[in-house]
Amino acid sequence: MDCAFTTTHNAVSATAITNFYLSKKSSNFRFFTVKCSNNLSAGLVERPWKVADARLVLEDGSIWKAKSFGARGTQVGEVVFNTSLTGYQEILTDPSYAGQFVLMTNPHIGNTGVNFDDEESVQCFLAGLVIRSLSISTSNWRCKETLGDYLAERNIMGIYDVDTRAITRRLREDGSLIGVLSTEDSKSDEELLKMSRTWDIVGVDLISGVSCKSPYEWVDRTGSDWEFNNNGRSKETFNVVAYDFGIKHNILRRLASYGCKITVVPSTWPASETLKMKPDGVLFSNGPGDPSAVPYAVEAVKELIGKVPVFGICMGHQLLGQALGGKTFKMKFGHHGGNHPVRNLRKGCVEISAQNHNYAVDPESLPKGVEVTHVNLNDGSCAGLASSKMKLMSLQYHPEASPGPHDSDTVFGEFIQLMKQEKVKA
Ligand SMILES: NC(=O)CC[C@H](N)C(=O)O
Repeated sequence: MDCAFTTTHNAVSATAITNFYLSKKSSNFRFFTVKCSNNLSAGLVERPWKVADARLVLEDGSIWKAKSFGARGTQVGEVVFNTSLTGYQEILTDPSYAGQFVLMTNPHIGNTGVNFDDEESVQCFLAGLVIRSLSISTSNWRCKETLGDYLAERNIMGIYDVDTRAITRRLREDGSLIGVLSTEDSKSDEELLKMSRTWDIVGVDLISGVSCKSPYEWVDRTGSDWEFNNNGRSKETFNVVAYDFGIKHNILRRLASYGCKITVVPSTWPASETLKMKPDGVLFSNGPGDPSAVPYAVEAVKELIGKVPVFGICMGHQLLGQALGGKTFKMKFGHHGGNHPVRNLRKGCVEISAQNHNYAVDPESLPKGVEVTHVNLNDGSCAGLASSKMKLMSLQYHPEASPGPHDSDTVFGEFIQLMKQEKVKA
């Protein structure tokens, strides 16, 4: 079995490897693999840390040399770090990452390749991917393609061999930073730095670039392996209108599995049209960017509150907060990952959750009668809202997971129950 040095430190002694490198300085020697039999026979494959061919220039003036994979060119975006251990493909296809570079803190990425089943939308909307180590082989029975080929086909830039831990520490200390990723030697560092300092993500409507253009029906359900609880299920069918602010497919799949008949509508769909469709409930989806940049969406939410049961997820939760008269604010570096502890204040339990957001609702700004139902235990920020009088509920995080833990799946059952109560009253 051939093993790459990066993943088989234990196969040969570190000293032997170091000595081996010190003795090999010839220019045509580019990489080496070792036979696990302790025999240091060298193959001629690419050295993972060979000369950098990409730069990530951050707005704080730091320059990070790296190796390029996927698409080439120059791209600007906001750098955020994601602490998920698995699920890079679902992260790449989460439309909420539009305008952002996702830096994975898990150092080894690409080892399961990509497949046709794990897509969360029809496109990759993110600005690019930043990783420590790109797996040199893929090993998964569902794998159809390598991560590098997948990104190149979708024109998404990626870099590896960059110190993701150092960048993450910087982001935690200084907050999210704008960066420019470039493989173009013709562009000077100063040019890239200027680009990063003149671009902004705050106040930009990113939803209009990711939402569907016309309504469509959704029928797909999740597979049987998702059927681990029946909490809140009902034999009835509920008609749900889902606002697509950049909706993740697993929200739709989970709603369908819970018995919803779903019509997905564009972000600009008028509330009056939604009411004409006589839905049992309305879902406001996740979506990219600044909730204050989409007043048209806040207006639609405002017009629907109180008239029909509503459920907001992530961006949908933030828009609900604003529609109620509350304020949203930009967090220092946000929450991105599959390991965020949340206290469910109603049940008194802790749920480990999947999160992806840079903005949050200020609970102090909300009117009386709106209950904070969930709190993020890492920083005490508001993670969920409800008002039975106004028939609304929302979560700042991702109960549909994909990727992430399934602890909060039962919230879909709570939405079913909210719709059911209204049906009984009618
Ligand atoms: N996942 C989302 O819906 C993200 C919400 C919003 N764009 C934020 O960054 O806070």
